[in-house]
Amino acid sequence: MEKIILDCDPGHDDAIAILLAAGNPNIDLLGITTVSGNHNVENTTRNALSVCTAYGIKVPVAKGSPGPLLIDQVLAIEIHGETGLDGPELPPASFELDKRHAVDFIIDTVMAHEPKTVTLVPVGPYTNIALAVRKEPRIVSRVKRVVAMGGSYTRGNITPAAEFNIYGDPEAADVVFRSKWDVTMVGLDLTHQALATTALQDRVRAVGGPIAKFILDIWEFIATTHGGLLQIEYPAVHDACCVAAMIDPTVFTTEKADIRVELAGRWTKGMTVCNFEKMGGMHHFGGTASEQLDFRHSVAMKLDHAKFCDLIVDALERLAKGK
Ligand SMILES: Nc1ccc([C@@H]2N[C@H](CO)[C@@H](O)[C@H]2O)cc1
Ligand SMILES: [Ca+2]
Repeated sequence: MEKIILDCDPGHDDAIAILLAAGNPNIDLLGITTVSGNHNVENTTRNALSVCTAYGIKVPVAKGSPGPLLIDQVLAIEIHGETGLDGPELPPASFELDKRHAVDFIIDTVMAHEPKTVTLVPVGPYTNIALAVRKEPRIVSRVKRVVAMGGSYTRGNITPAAEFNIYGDPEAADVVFRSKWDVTMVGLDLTHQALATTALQDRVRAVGGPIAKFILDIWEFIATTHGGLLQIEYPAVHDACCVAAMIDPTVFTTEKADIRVELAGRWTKGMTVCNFEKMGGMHHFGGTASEQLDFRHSVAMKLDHAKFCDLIVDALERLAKGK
């Protein structure tokens, strides 16, 4: 069993990450923490409770930061709609929020478990994670690892250089990547391979029932609004890739890299600058000598799409049966 805390901003693809985390028996979902990103934290928190209710699950949900550490808030309402999860019918919450702030929930949970047993899975801007590190630095050595949706080693999706989760709080991302824990960066280069193809949607439809309809309504909304905006053929199921890797580490390949977040570039702020250990001749920045390069982090590269789809259908089948 992999113990995880899912920090998210539901968000259409965040809802599929929750499906995988709740539906797969190899995942022990210790809790869901929410952050602003796809929408404000009121909406992402309400959406997290609605998604859990729609799936028939009850896990601790703790509300987090209403905005980034430093910059003005950036939301993705044009993508996710006025509720932050337009499309599916959102049931009223069937349970109350955890009383703690997300940051305290993360710290308490990590410190209450044996060292190196809890993995943090941030799939929205990393504000809560950065605040938790600053409030309780001991979590950096105690956490097993961080598997984070964000960044890219090629191009962005909110600016040509920056991916949304990083761009939404670059300073928080800088804290996360500079902390001395092991981060697996699951960026757009990987998640744009994780497409909800017609074949996958047909398999979901074949399962039937209200949860399958919830998922199909999610993809229908994204395909109709998103397609026009991003010219991608099918909805990209970004966040679930992180949970999939916790279930089956072979679901994607990785390469070691030194990862730095651009904070000062006029055109590149929020870019994740990836310096791959194996890519020859890249072991320095800007012509100067190497500056304490640290290849501790991993970058997700190639997705096994068939395995990814099987995990989604399996989780749906289990939740559809009431697990
Ligand atoms: N265009 C766009 C698509 C997805 C997202 C959200 N941010 C990440 C992808 O950039 C995912 O976590 C997803 O929830 C933001 C903007
Ligand atoms: Ca997200």
